[in-house]
Amino acid sequence: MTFSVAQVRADFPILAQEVNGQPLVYLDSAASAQKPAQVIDAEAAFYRHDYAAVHRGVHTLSARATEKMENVRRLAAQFINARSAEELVFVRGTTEGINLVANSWGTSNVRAGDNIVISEMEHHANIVPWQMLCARVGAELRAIPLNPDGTLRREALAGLFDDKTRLLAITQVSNVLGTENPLAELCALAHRHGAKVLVDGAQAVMHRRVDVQALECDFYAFSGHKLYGPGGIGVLYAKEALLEEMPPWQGGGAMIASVSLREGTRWAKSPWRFEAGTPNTGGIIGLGAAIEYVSALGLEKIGAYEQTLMRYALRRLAEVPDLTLYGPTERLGVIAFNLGKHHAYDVGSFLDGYGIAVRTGHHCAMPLMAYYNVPAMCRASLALYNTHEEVDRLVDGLQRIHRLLG
Ligand SMILES: Cc1ncc(COP(=O)(O)O)c(CN[C@@H]2CONC2=O)c1O
Repeated sequence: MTFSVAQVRADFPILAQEVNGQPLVYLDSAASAQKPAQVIDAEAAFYRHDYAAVHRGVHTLSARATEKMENVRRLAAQFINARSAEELVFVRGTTEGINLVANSWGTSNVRAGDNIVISEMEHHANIVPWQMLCARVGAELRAIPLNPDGTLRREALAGLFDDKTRLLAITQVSNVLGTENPLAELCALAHRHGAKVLVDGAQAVMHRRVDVQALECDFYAFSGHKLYGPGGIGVLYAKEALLEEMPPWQGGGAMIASVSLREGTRWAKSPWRFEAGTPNTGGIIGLGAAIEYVSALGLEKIGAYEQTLMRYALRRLAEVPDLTLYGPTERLGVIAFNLGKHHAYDVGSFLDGYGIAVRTGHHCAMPLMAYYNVPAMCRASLALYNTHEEVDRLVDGLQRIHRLLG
């Protein structure tokens, strides 16, 4: 079946509306993607027919809800080609997944004098947890520098890794530049130094098929709300051997095997040891529906369509006078730009007046803004429901602003 953007758009009820008197052009999916009816209906049906507290229930609804939740765990494991569903932990999103690794694996394995390597393009979710860990244990945080086109400076890599490097924490795709990092090379380099690898997959899973076994990464995190799924649900993948050794990071119900005030507490086995409290079961069901939705369309077809749109968008945007584009030619999902000396907030506000939604600001990537010496950027993101006509609306809007403001 060929990819039909018209059929896809019909699946997303929210897109059929006007904003400020113009048809909505939603170019902010990298912040959070819109939801197809298939996801909305799946979560609603769960609450209508199957909802109950999961695990340890003897009544039918609880057993049914538990089975549905664990089916999604299996589905998500297949989606990223994990060896086992027990290598997947449900978290709130990428941020919580990375914090789980920093607080559990990090606290147990990173010591004073060790170092952790990230890159200058990371989202704050893949910077701040490591800063907190390094401050706590007395380790050093190192960052891979960038080239002006937004790619990693490979010649700097050798000087950053040594026998005290415990972890490489790297984004698969930059949420600002769209740069796709050379993960196979980076994983091999980190593993040669005995370091583990955490991949921030927040901006990758919706654009291309992810295979964590082929990547050979040790941890991989992504968020459901960027994959056309609900908010408040995401996935942390971790190699089973690592998960089994990791201590819990939150205490409470569900993560224990037994609790005693005299004999102490025995933990549940992984991954449940890392899922304290009542899970977001509605969100998990919605995540399952989102994975089924993109899988039915085919990530290869989605990626191919988005790449044609990206090439068209970069070509059209080059026609806008005084537009500065950031990032490499080959990129995924996002286009960051500034128009002359105008602040991104002003440009984004004008575009909103034309019915066009883009993200403006530092994009939780302040080190990247500092590298480019700008306070902020505008960012348009392209998803499977965006069209060439919407790119034209963005270009026309920017040209209109340029005529107005100079
Ligand atoms: C690369 C990357 N890592 C981590 C996160 C954090 O994800 P959660 O908020 O789901 O935990 C984001 C969010 N992307 C931000 C959110 O808004 N705009 C962005 O680009 C991201 O793009």
